[in-house]
Amino acid sequence: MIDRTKVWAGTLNEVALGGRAKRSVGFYDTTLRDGEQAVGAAFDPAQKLEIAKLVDGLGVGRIEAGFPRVSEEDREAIRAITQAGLKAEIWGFSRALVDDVEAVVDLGLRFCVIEAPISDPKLAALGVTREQVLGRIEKAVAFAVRNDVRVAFFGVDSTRADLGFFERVYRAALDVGAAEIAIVDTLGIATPEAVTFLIGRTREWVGDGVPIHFHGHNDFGLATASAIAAVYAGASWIHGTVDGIGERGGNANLPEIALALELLYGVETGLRLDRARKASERLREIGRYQLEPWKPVTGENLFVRETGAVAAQFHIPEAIEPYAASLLDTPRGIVLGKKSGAASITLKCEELGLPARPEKVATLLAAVKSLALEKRGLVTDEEFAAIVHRHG
Ligand SMILES: CC(=O)SCCNC(=O)CCNC(=O)[C@H](O)C(C)(C)COP(=O)(O)OP(=O)(O)OC[C@H]1O[C@@H](n2cnc3c(N)ncnc32)[C@H](O)[C@@H]1OP(=O)(O)O
Ligand SMILES: O=C(O)CCC(=O)C(=O)O
Repeated sequence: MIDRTKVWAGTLNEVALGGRAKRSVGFYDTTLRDGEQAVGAAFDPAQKLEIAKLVDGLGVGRIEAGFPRVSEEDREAIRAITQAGLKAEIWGFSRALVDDVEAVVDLGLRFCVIEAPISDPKLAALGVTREQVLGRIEKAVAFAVRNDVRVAFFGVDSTRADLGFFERVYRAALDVGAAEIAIVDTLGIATPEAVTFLIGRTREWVGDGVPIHFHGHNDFGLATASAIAAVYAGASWIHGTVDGIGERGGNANLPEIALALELLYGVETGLRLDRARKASERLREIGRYQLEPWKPVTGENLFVRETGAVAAQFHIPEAIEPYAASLLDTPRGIVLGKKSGAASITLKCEELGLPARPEKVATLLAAVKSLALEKRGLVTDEEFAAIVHRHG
C-alpha cells in the first residue's frame, strides 16, 4: 500500500482518483517470453529462473514462464520455474496448434495463453484464411481445456482486426472453453482512446465473468497510457515486462505503469515499486542492455540533481520531485558540474564533511564550473575534495 503522503501530484490528481478506474488490477509479466524477443536476448534456464524469482519478488500475479515448443532449454526453464514455489501463477504460451498445447500439457502447466493472428495482414503473412485460423483456435483451445488447462485466448494484432471478425473469433474461443481473453496491440498502434473503445465494447458483450487482459507494445511511446486506458475500460490483467524490454519499441513497462496507476490514479497493482530498481539493475546485467538515465522508475539519475537552481530547493523535496525517493527505495543526491550553483557547493561540502566557508563558495563554484567545462562532464567527489583543499 502506497503511503500517499509521499506523493506530491497536487490537486489535479483528484480528477484521476475520482475517476471510474477499477481500484485494483493484476500484472501479467512476460519478460521471459515477449521480453526475450528483444533482439539479442537469450536467457539460459538458470537466468530464466533467476528472472522469474525477481519478477515474483516484484509482486506480479502471473508470470509467463515461456513457450515450450521453442526448445528443450525453454522446457527446462519452465520446469524449474514451476518447481520453484513462487507466489505468482505460472503461465505457458502456445500458438493455436495442438502440438504446441501438447507441449504445455506435458509440462504440467495449468494456465496458458493460446495465441493466433486475427488481423488480415497477419493472416496473409501466414497464408491462412480467417476460417482456417478459427478452426485452429477452436481445436487448440478445446484440446487445452480437455486437459484441464485454463486458457486465455490471445488474438495477435487484435487492434488491427476487422471488428466483426474480432468479435467472432473471441466468441468462438469462449464457446470452446477459453476462460479469459487477451486484447493485443501487437504493433503498439492503438491510441489510449482506441483501447478504451475496444475494451469497453468487448466488456459489454463478454460480461463480468470473463477477465480481459491487455497486451501492449510501445512503438509510439503510448504503451503506459494505453495500459491505463485499458484499466479504466475494465481490463483485469495488464501484460508487460520489466523495463519494457522487448522487440522494436519494446513491451509495456510494468514498473512504469505501476508508478502511474498507484501514485496518480490510486489503483492498486500489487507491484513492489521499492524493489523495481534493483530488479531492473539485475535484469540489465543478465540481458546486457542499458537504459536512459532519465527513464521513469528505473533511470539512474531520477533523484540525482546537478542544476544549481534545483540544488537551492533540495531541502524541500516536494518542490523539485513529484514523489518521495523512498517510494523507490533510492537515495537523493547532488552532483557537481557546469550547472552547479552556490547551494550545490554547500550541500556537497556537507555531504563529504568538507569545510563550507561562506566566503569561499564563489571561488569553489568557479573552480567546479571551470573543471566541468574542461572535462565536458561531472566533477567527481575526489576532484571536488582536491579543489576544496587547493582553495583552503
Ligand atoms: C508465432 C509467434 O509469434 S510466437 C512468438 C514469437 N516467438 C518466437 O518466434 C520464439 C522462437 N521461435 C521459434 O522457435 C520458432 O519460430 C517456432 C517454434 C515459434 C515456430 O517454428 P516453425 O517450425 O518455424 O513454425 P512455422 O512458423 O513454420 O509454423 C508452422 C505452422 O504453424 C502455423 N502457425 C504459425 N503461427 C500460428 C498461430 N499463432 N496459430 C496457429 N497456427 C500458427 C503456420 O501457419 C504453419 O502452419 P503450416 O505448417 O500448416 O504451414
Ligand atoms: O507475434 C508475437 O510477437 C507474439 C505475440 C505477441 O506477443 C504480440 O502479438 O504482441
